[in-house]
Amino acid sequence: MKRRCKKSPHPQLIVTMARKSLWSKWIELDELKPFDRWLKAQFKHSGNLARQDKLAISRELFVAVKFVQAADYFEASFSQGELLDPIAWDRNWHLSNAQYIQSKEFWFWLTLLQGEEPSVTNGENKRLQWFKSLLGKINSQLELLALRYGVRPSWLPILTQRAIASSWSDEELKSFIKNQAMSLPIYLRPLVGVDSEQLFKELKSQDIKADYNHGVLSVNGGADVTRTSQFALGQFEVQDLASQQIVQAVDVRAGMKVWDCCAGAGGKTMALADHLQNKGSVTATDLHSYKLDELKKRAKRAGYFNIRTFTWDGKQALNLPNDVKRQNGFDRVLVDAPCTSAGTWRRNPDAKWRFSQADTEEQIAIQQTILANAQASVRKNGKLVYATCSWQLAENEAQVSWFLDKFKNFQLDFQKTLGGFEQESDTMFVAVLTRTA
Ligand SMILES: C[S@@+](CC[C@H](N)C(=O)[O-])C[C@H]1O[C@@H](n2cnc3c(N)ncnc32)[C@H](O)[C@@H]1O
Repeated sequence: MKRRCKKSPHPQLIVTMARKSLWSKWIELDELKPFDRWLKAQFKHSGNLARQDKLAISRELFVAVKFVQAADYFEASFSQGELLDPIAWDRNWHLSNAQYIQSKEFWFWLTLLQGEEPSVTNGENKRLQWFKSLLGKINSQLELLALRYGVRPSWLPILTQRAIASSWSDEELKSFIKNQAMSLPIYLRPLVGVDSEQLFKELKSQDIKADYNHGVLSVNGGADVTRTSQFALGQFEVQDLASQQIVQAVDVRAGMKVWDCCAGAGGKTMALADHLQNKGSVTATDLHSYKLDELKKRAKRAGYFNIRTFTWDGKQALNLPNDVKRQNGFDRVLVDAPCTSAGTWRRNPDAKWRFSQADTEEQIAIQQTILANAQASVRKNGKLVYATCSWQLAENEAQVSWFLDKFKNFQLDFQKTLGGFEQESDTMFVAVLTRTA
């Protein structure tokens, strides 16, 4: 009698099954959670997956998050034999609709939409040829182009506002839209005194795909730079380029007293402290004490002993520390405001499916409250720096106009968006205002 042995599934099958099951679970969630954190929590319970498998799954799932609406749209249009009206279709679309698309077709569209030529069976070949025949139309119609690159057509009016305010041409707006589907490099911020070029060479010698261009150090290809000895030695921090540029706009010098009033876990606080070189001080506040706890750990590790932290909810002026009171306020106040984070969709594509008009309005109100209460702590001739990681006019230039109208003792030095279509980074905004009286 033949003995039947029970075979365990092929490792690739385990990965495919895990990917499918995670994807179904995510799109069926009642309330969308930040995808990276959610995925990390899910992986904790999947003991049979190796680290490499988890990396491969998360890469594929991030592509799915980016292009889910486009895949759903093109499959629906293909099934009906014509491109559906993108505006009308988008109006009725919800992320959970994507659970009804057949898995095989879904992953076919994802391969195609991320710019790769899928190997095709007969049925898929029809889809491929149909899609190719429409490329000209997709590239020339803004609504279709937006959908194809993971930007909802309903956001085009606010994107057009941005394009007008920043004097982008039609081609530049298209380029911004296309970029939304592209991954970004990881940027490194070498600490003051570290030779960036030397650091670059050392990273390169470890087979890390590092790049050094006009003094900017970046890494591609998914290497975990926080595992290098250079990171352990405190030679650099990981920080997006636009964030680094915001810190430069704060223009701190050794000896200044600086308030980072929405400090979070301290990305910018650490950079500000680095510029101060332990001369002067940074007061770092945030609504959430757990974020400040992380900041304290980072400050200790980096050896900055001139950072003090406490919670502040933005609802009243700050009770100034005595040394700051003696000089009638801070030299610099950075309001790195809570916002819709629209400018970070390239790194966190799931955030776009949570984006809403109601959220924008809520953030605008919070930003105004924080600005109104933070301005009181700027000393005469000191600077208030307002920053967001959003490209929306309503959260940026419109807020600056509102502020200047209300607080006549401030003048605008400059305001600009960072990133956009011109730079491979998140898109952020910064405005620098001087207190004149
Ligand atoms: C854009 S994030 C700050 C990021 C941080 N500066 C960095 O560079 O890593 C905005 C921060 O504002 C905080 N926040 C939200 N509402 C607030 C409020 N009403 N008062 C003060 N902080 C608030 C959030 O907890 C969040 O950490």
